[in-house]
Amino acid sequence: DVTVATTNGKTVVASLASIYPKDTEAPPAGVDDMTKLAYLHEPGVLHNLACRYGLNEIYTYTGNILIAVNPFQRLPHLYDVHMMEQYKGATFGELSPHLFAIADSCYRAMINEHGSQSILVSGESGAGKTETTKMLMRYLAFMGGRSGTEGRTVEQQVLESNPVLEAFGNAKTVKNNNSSRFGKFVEIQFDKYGKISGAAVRTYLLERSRVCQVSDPERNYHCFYMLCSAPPEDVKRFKVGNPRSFHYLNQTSCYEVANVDDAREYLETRNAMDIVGISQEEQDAIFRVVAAILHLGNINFSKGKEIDSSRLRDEKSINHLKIVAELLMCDEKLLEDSLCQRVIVTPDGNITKPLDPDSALQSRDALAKTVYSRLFDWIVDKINNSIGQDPDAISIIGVLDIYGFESFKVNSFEQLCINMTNEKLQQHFNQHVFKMEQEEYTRDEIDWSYVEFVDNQDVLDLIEKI
Ligand SMILES: Nc1ncnc2c1ncn2[C@@H]1O[C@H](COP(=O)(O)OP(=O)(O)OP(=O)(O)O)[C@@H](O)[C@H]1O
Repeated sequence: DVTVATTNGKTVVASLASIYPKDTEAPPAGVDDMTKLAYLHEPGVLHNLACRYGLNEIYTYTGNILIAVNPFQRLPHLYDVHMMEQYKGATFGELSPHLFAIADSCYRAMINEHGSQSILVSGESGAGKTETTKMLMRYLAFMGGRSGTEGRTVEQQVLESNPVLEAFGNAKTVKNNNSSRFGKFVEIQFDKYGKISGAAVRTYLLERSRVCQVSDPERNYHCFYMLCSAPPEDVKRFKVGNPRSFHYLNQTSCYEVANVDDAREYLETRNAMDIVGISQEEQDAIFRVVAAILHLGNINFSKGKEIDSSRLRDEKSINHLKIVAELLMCDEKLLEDSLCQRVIVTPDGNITKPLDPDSALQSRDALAKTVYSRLFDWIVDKINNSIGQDPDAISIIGVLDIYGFESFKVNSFEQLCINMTNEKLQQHFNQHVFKMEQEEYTRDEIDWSYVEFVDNQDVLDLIEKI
C-alpha cells in the first residue's frame, strides 16, 4: 500500500497496482493532443478530457484522431462560417482541435492525392455522432459546394434529407431523445474541380425489433407519433388517433419527448419530403403504410376450430384487419390468410398449414417489421434518386455514422450484428494504429516496447466462417 497526497488536499491509501503516475508538469487546462501527455493511461486521458471540457474545449486530438465530448448545449460560435474560414487550408494541428480540421485535411488529401477518403465517426449512443456527421457535411459543402447554381444543390439536398431519415429511423431511447436506430454512410462525390457533383446515402441495420417491441422509457420511431398528432383531416384520412390506443405504441408509457412537438414535426417532415422530391401522392402512401402498421399491431388471435389453428379474436380485430387491408390496398381475406397460415414449399407443391394463435402473432409482427424496414429502404432510395449520383465522379469522401457497441440485459441478433460491425471497425483501427506502426518499428529496428491490446481477430474469424 502507498499513501497518496491528492491535489484537493486529501490523503488516500491505495494499493500500488491501482496507482498511475501523474504528469506534474501538465498544464492545468490540459493538453490539446493526448500524445503530449507524459503518461498515456486511461485515468490520465480522462483527466485531460475533463480539464478541457471544464473550459468548454470539447475537442482533443490523439495524433490525427479527434475525440469529441458531447457538450449537451448549443455552441453556435464553434460552427459558424467564420470558424470554417479559419480552418480552410490551415495546417493540421496549427489551430485548436476541431472537426473542421479533420474535414479540411480530408478534403485536401482528396485533392492533393486524388484519392477517395473516409471519415469514421464512432461512439456510444448519445455521444454526438449524428451531430458531428452533420457538421462534417456542412464543412465539406462549404469547401466543395457550388454557388449560384439553379435550384437546390446536392449538398443542400443531402442536409435536407436528414429530417426525413430521422423521422423514420430515429427514436427516443434511454440515452438519447433522438437516437439514430440505423447506421449511415454518406458518400459525397466530387468532380475533377473538387466540386460536389453527387451524393448517396447508404443505410445499414435498421433496428427492426423496435417497430413491435418497445419498453419504458423509450418510444417507437418518431413517425408514428407524428402521424397521430397530424392535423385532424389527416388523422381521419389515415384512420389513426390517440397513440395510447395502439399496441405497438402503448407497451411503453412514454408518448412525448421533452421539447419536441410531434404535430409540428409532422408538418416539417412533410415539408422536408417535398424538398427531397417525394411527391404528395408518395407521401400519402408512406403515411398509409405507417398507419397500417399501427392497425396491424392491434390484430389479435384466438384458437380456431381446427387443432393448432387460429382466427381473428373479436370484432375489434376484424375491424383493424379491414383497415389494414384498406390502407395497404390489398385483399382482406388474403391478408388474414397470410397471418393465420404458413405456406411450406416442397418439391411436390405448396402445403398450407394453419398457425396457432402465438405463431399468428409472430407472423403479424414479422409482417409489420418487414413492411417498415422496406418502407425505410424505399425512402432512402427515393432520396438517393432525387439527390442524383455522378457516375463520372473522380473521388468521394465518405462519412460513416454507425452506432457503437451495445450490451443490454437481453441481447438479440441485432446486437450481434452491431457489435460484429464495431469489432471489424476496431480491427481496422488496430491495424492502422498499432499493428502497422509496430511492424514499422520492427522493420526499422527501432527499440520500442510492445503495446498490449486486446485483439479479437480470432473471434471475428470464427463468426465470419460460420
Ligand atoms: N457538437 C454538439 N453541440 C451541441 N450539442 C450536441 C453536439 N453533439 C451532440 N449534441 C447533443 O447531443 C444529442 C445526441 O447527439 P447525437 O444524436 O448526435 O448522438 P449519436 O451519437 O448520434 O447517438 P445515437 O447513436 O443514439 O444516434 C443531440 O441531440 C444534441 O442535443
